[in-house]
Amino acid sequence: MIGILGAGAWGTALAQVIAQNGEPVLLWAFEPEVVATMNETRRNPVYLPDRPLSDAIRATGDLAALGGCDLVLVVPPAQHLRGLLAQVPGTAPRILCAKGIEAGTGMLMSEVAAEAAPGAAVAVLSGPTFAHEVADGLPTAVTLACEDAALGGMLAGRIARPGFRPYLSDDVIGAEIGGAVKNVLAIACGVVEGAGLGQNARAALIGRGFAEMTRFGLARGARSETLAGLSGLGDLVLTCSSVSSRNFSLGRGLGLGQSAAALLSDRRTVAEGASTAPVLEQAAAKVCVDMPIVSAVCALLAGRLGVQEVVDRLLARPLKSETV
Ligand SMILES: NC(=O)c1ccc[n+]([C@@H]2O[C@H](COP(=O)([O-])OP(=O)(O)OC[C@H]3O[C@@H](n4cnc5c(N)ncnc54)[C@H](O)[C@@H]3O)[C@@H](O)[C@H]2O)c1
Ligand SMILES: O=P(O)(O)OC[C@H](O)CO
Repeated sequence: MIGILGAGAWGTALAQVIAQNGEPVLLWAFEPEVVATMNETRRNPVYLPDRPLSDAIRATGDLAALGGCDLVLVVPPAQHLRGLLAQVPGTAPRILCAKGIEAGTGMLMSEVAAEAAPGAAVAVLSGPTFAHEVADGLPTAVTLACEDAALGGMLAGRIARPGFRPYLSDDVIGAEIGGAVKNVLAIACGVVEGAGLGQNARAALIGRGFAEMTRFGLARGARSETLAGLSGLGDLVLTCSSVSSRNFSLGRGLGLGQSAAALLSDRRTVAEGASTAPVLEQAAAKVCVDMPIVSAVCALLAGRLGVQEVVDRLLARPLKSETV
């Protein structure tokens, strides 16, 4: 049986994909009412509304029950991953699906997992994946990164479905950095949209944002082809182009002049870029990598600068070579 830790939009959509062929799925939810509603109504109205769930999915509020699964997909918000993972017994492989960097430690999710679940092999699943589209069975391709190629191949076979296609990689760090950094850049693209700065500006942000992602990724040991693949550029393009992205929507609100505090206070869903941005800025400084767009997002989120000031500062930077 496959276990899924986290019944937000993404965990629920993954449960739905995996259960397609009748494979039993045990889906852990944080909120007792979500567990009860999913088991009673076969729906998750809080996080993935309007979609009937497969009968092969059973919800639980008992983290220890995931210890009986031979594979666990780990899909909580990044800041909760350490505490939750530490409560899952056993050493079955874990596929990490959260996209972010841990605040306080600056660790990537695989580094957190190594501490929280020692002895369990890990893989990372990342890529352009709006949960509602995956739940609807629309064609989707992802990166599945695992240092052990044989294990990666076995895991890909367990989760692949006709409309859900994992591509294998052994670059775990590269897959994680793409997914974490694109969330911050999506906030920046949302600001461009909200402030009405135009399509040229958004394309420029995607291009220069990708340069930042590449600089940081290479400094941390990622491979450039991973960053240019599904989990990096692919996800960056998706998330920077649509209000379906929570990060893009957050940025759009900032661009419209709303405060980060107000935008973040009344939401149940997670916009990972907001917590990743400051820790990413620190991590970049540590490896002497310049990430001006990430810093601009940090200044906006913290309320240190307004949108016009941020734009003026970015445009006033010295002219330089385009090469990374
Ligand atoms: N939604 C997507 O399309 C999508 C796609 C790919 C990756 N992801 C990633 O998956 C991860 C989970 O995102 P999501 O979209 O499924 O979440 P979501 O925004 O739909 O739901 C919020 C989640 O946070 C959980 N939560 C809230 N407070 C908590 C607490 N105190 N302790 C533990 N859990 C708590 C809720 O139970 C719920 O599972 C994120 O890292 C996200 O970047 C999301
Ligand atoms: O809604 P977002 O911004 O968290 O993006 C969701 C996924 O990460 C897109 O791949």
